[in-house]
Amino acid sequence: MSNGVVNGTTNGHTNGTTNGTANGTAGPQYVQATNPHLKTQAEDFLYHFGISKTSGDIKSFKDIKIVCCGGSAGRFEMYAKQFGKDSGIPVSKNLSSSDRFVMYKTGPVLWVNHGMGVPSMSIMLNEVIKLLHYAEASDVSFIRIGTSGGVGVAPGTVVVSNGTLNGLFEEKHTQYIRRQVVKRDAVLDQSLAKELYDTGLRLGIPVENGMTLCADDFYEGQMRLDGAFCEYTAEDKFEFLKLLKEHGVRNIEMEATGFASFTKRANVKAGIICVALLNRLNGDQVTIPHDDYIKFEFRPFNIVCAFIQAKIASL
Ligand SMILES: O=P(O)(O)O[C@@H]1C[C@H](O)[C@@H](CO)O1
Ligand SMILES: O=c1cc[nH]c(=O)[nH]1
Repeated sequence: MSNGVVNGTTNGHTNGTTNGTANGTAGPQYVQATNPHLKTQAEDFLYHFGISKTSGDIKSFKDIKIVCCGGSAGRFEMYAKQFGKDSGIPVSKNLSSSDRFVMYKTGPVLWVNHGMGVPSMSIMLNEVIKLLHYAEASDVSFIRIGTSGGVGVAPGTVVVSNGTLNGLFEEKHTQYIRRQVVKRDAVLDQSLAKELYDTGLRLGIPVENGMTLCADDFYEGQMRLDGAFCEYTAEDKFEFLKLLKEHGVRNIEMEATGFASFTKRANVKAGIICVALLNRLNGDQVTIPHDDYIKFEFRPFNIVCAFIQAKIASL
């Protein structure tokens, strides 16, 4: 076994449910968990949600069409309840019995938090993807609704990602597996991005689209000057931000490449929509007043809600 870089597959072989129909037409697109070992396990306990595959109600997730996720548990409880109120759809209780993540169901929409950074989010995605796979959910879209640092965009602007870059400016997600660096494509669904962007325009919410840099941390990985440690100059920082702009990057967060890669492997559409809390060209500290913060964090949510309501109406 070498210690080199390998290109991982984006879609593995299927496990159980297949996509398409016998006569070759598109058919339902099932959520795929392609791990062949899962076939040999009668039971699967989704530890970070406290949900068991063999529990009687796993099939209650079969109708899920949209999974909305983002870092904060409190924000996602608030979003789920607000969506239930606005759409007149009853909100479930918190379906997660672990304190790691929350999960709420409003009809065909699931609201889940994922914590900060790809390692935390990947646990959520692995378990929610398996949940929806076991439930035989089909034609599912995942949308990450979040916050970010803007690159040349004003605070409060919503950025709809049309692509993701890792710290080497590659459209790849990197994992260490078996002492190897495994790189997988980290691309997003362009039609979903366009629908979200158009919805933002229609609602009159400040919205832009562009690439999103996925950093591995909030401070040095995003070239901030205000972390506990810093071994570069202010000039280096601005050089970096300038380079980001040249690559079409409009915002920086900490999940985008992992989100794009895991969702692709699961055969689901993925979109990322994040409000910019600050313009990094003007500083590093997030100091917006609380009222503005609340107003800003509802902007991407309002766009997603309008998008979902249009989808539900057409179901
Ligand atoms: O959950 P959100 O999108 O607000 O998370 C962003 C990216 C990082 O996880 C976190 C850093 O503050 O904000
Ligand atoms: O600057 C920011 C703001 C929110 N989230 C980030 O990752 N970076």
